Amino acid sequence: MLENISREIIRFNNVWIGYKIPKKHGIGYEIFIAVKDMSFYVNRGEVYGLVGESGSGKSTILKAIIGIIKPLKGEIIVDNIDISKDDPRKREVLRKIGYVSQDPFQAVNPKMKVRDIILEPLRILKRDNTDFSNIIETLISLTGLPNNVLDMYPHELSGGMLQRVVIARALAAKPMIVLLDEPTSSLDTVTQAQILYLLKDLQESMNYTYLLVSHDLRVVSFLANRIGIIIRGYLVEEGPTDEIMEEPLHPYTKLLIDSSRFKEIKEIEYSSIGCPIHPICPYKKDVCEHTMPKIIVQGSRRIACWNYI
Ligand SMILES: Nc1ncnc2c1ncn2[C@@H]1O[C@H](COP(=O)(O)OP(=O)(O)OP(=O)(O)O)[C@@H](O)[C@H]1O
Repeated sequence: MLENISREIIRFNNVWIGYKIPKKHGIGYEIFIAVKDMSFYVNRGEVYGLVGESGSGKSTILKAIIGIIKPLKGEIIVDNIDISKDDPRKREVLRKIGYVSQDPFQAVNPKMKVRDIILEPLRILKRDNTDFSNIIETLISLTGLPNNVLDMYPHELSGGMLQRVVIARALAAKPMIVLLDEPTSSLDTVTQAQILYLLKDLQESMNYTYLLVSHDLRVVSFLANRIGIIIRGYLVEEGPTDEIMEEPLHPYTKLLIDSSRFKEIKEIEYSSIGCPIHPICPYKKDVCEHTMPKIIVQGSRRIACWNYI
């Protein structure tokens, strides 16, 4: 247990996250649950990937980690602090998180030069005007950009170049973890591959910890050593990437793998496939009245019974 505490950078324990939305017909609000009973952890030095279709709750999970949304229930432990609670140490912890979002043009101030964009987190961290020139030049060369980019504005760069700048900024404050929110989805295929290799090289050479979310299983399986699959806010399968890719257990994971390989896709007919965890799963299709999936642990794999779907 003690070993887990020191190795883990992030842990979600049965987290529920909801949004207040206006009622469809009538006055008042209701809560739309976007993330349901979510549990996972990210160890130091690993890449954990969450895959799910649009609207499955991936960005909501990241927003909760950086403290934009508070969960309704559950614990979000970041660097041993429960950031879902009011804790004076929370701000310090959140400063140690790097963030790379989907669209680099939305992520930066268009009026700032690249040098100042990368400088921003360093200034906040150190709270003084130390000369950071060397650090900035090292970061820019790490991300494979020439030095003259530092004096340019975002509109003078391509999407791929600007995403490299955003990555440099995310790494500037020596983060304990970098959150990658669909980091390549706004880029063309060639640039996408270049950025993925850059992220992989940086992770392997500097031992960075990433939490990556994407709808694209190919992107996640390329970078992550462990994968979690989400459907409508539920984590339905989790395990080491190679095991999941070789032997997916949940039908939705099979569907994702087939579609990523451009195989013919057939709608999942859950009632016609026997749940492999039936022998130990109490929620059998015909008799199940539960709305929550039963999670079964099999070695390093976790899989949800799909009778609830
Ligand atoms: N501010 C909000 N208010 C109400 N509902 C929201 C809000 N933000 C997200 N949602 C809803 O929560 C669910 C999860 O959204 P989220 O953005 O986390 O999904 P996602 O998996 O990141 O999707 P995408 O890949 O399209 O970004 C969706 O149904 C979405 O409509």
